[in-house]
Amino acid sequence: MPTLVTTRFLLFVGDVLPLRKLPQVSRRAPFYTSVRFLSRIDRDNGPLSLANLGLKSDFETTNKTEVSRSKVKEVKRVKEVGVKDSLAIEAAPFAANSFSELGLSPLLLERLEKEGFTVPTDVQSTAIPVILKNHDVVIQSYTGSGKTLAYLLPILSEVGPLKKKPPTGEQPGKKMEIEAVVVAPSRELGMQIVREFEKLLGPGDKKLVQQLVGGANRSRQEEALKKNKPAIVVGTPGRIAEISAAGKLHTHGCRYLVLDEVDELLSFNFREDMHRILEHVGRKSSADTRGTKNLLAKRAERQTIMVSATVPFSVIRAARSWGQNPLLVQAKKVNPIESVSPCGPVNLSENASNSSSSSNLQIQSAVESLPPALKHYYCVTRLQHKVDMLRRCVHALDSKSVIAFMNHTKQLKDAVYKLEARGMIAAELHGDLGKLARSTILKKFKNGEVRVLVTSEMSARGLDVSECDLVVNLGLPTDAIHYAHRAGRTGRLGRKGTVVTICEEPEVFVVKKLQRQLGVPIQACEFTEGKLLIAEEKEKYQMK
Ligand SMILES: Nc1ncnc2c1ncn2[C@@H]1O[C@H](COP(=O)(O)OP(=O)(O)OP(=O)(O)O)[C@@H](O)[C@H]1O
Repeated sequence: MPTLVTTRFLLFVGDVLPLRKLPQVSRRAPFYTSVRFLSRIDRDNGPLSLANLGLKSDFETTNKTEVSRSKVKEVKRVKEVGVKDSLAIEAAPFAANSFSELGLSPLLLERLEKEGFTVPTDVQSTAIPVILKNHDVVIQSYTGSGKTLAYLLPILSEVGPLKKKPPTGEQPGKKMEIEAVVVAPSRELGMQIVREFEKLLGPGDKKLVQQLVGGANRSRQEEALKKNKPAIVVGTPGRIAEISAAGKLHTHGCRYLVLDEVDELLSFNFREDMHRILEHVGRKSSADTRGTKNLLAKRAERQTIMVSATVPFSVIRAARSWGQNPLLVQAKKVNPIESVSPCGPVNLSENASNSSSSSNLQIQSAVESLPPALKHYYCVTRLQHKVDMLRRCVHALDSKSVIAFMNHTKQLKDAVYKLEARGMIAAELHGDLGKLARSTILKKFKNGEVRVLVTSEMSARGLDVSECDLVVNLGLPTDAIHYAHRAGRTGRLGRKGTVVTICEEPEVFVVKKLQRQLGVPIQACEFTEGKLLIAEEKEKYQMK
C-alpha cells in the first residue's frame, strides 16, 4: 500500500523557493542544452545541416547563457479578440532572428509581419527549412511551442496566393486541385488550424482553405468544395474520409498530408478513416498509372508531415511506413527516423523498461513534451471536496483563466453548478454538447467571459488559449501522455503556467508515477487562507 508520510508546509508568497530539491527526480535540463544537429539522413546530399539545407547554422556556436538572456522578449500580437496588447514572454523559445532567414516567400513574410509574427520559435526555425526541402517529417516539440506555424508556413509558401513566384508560364492562383490536407483529431483543433490559415491568407483569400470537420453540415461542406475549389482542406478523419469516399474530395494530386496530433490519430477509433486518407491523399487514380514503375512513383507525390508534442514509438513505426525516409525534427535537432530505437529519445511511456539507461532516455524525452516554465503541484482532498479545493486553488493563485479537467461528463455539470453557486463564472465543455454550444463556450472562455472552463479530455489536445494560466486535474489523467497534453494548455509560448492535480489520498502514488515518467517535480501543496502552501521538499512518499 502506498503511504503518504506527513510533510511540513511552507508558506508561499511569490515565486516558489523549495527548501530542498526532490532527490529522485532529475530537474529539467536547461532548455538550450541539446543544441546540435545530429548526423543525417539523406544519402544523396550528405550530412544534414542548416548549411546543406541552404541556410546558415549558428546553433553549434551559440552561447547558452547569452541565448537564454536574449530570449526574454515581448511578443506583440495584433488583432486578437479580447487579448492584451502585449504579453510578456519569459525564456521564449526563439532561435532565429527573423522568419526571413528560413526561405519563406516574400509575400508570406509580409503577411507574418502584419499579423505580428516577427521571430520564429526554435521548432519553426528547425522544421521550416526541412519541410521546404520536401522531406517527410515527424515534428516533436513541447506543447505551445508553435508547431502549427512550423508546418503551415512552408505549405503557404508553396500553395495559394502567398506562394513563391511561380515559374514562368504558370499562372498564379490558377491551380484548382486540393494541394494540402490537414487532419486533426477534434473539430475544435481543426477549426483552430483553419483560423491560423485564414489569419495569414487574409479575408480576400480565406476561401482557399475549407474546413471539413464532423458535426457541421456535410452538404454545405461539399457545396463549398465544389464552389470555392479550395487548395487546402483541414478536417477530422471521419468527415474527410466520408467526403472522399463519396467521390467529392479529389486529393490524388495532393502535395502535402499533415497529421496533427499524430499519436492521437493512431488510436483505434480513427483506424479505418486514417487508412482511407493515407491511401487516397497524394495518390494518383489507377487510371493515371501505367505499370508498377508509376505505382511506385505516385507515392512520391505526397509529402507527409506528422506532428505532436508526444511521439511514442508507435508514431515512429507509423512514420516509417507512411513516409519516405522521414526525419524526426525537434527544436534545433534533426535525426533520421531510422536512428530512433524503441528506447530512444521520443519514447514517452511505451515499452517502459526498468533498466536505468532506457528509463533515463524516457525521462529526457518526456521532459521535452512539457513547456519549461510550467510549475506542477498536487494536493490531497476527499472526493466531495474537490470542487471546493479547485475554487480555493483559483483564488490562492489569483488565476484568471482556468481549465479544469474531469474524466466523466456527468460530473462536469455538478462542478460548474457548485462553482457558480460560489460566485465563480464557470462553463462546461464536452463532446455531448452541440457544435454551436461548444464554439460559443470556447469563444467566451477565450474572451475572458468565463473564468473556469470545466472540460473533458477533448480539450486536452491542441486547444490554444494563450491567457490560460492554470490547469487543474480534478480527475487524474490516464497516463503521462495525457498529463502532458492537459498541462500544455497553460504556459504556452514561454508564458508562466501552473498545473495542479487535486487527488484523493489513495491516488497519490499515481501522481508520483507521473512525476517519475515526466521527469518534473510535482510538489505537494495545500490551499489555506487564500495562500498556496508548498510542502517542504524531502522524500515523503514511499511504496511499500
Ligand atoms: N513565432 C511566433 N511568434 C509569436 N507567436 C507565435 C509564434 N508561433 C506560434 N505562435 C503562437 O503561439 C501559440 C501556440 O502555438 P501552437 O498552437 O502552434 O503550439 P503547438 O506547439 O502546436 O501546441 P500543442 O502541442 O498544444 O498543439 C499560438 O497562439 C500561435 O499563434
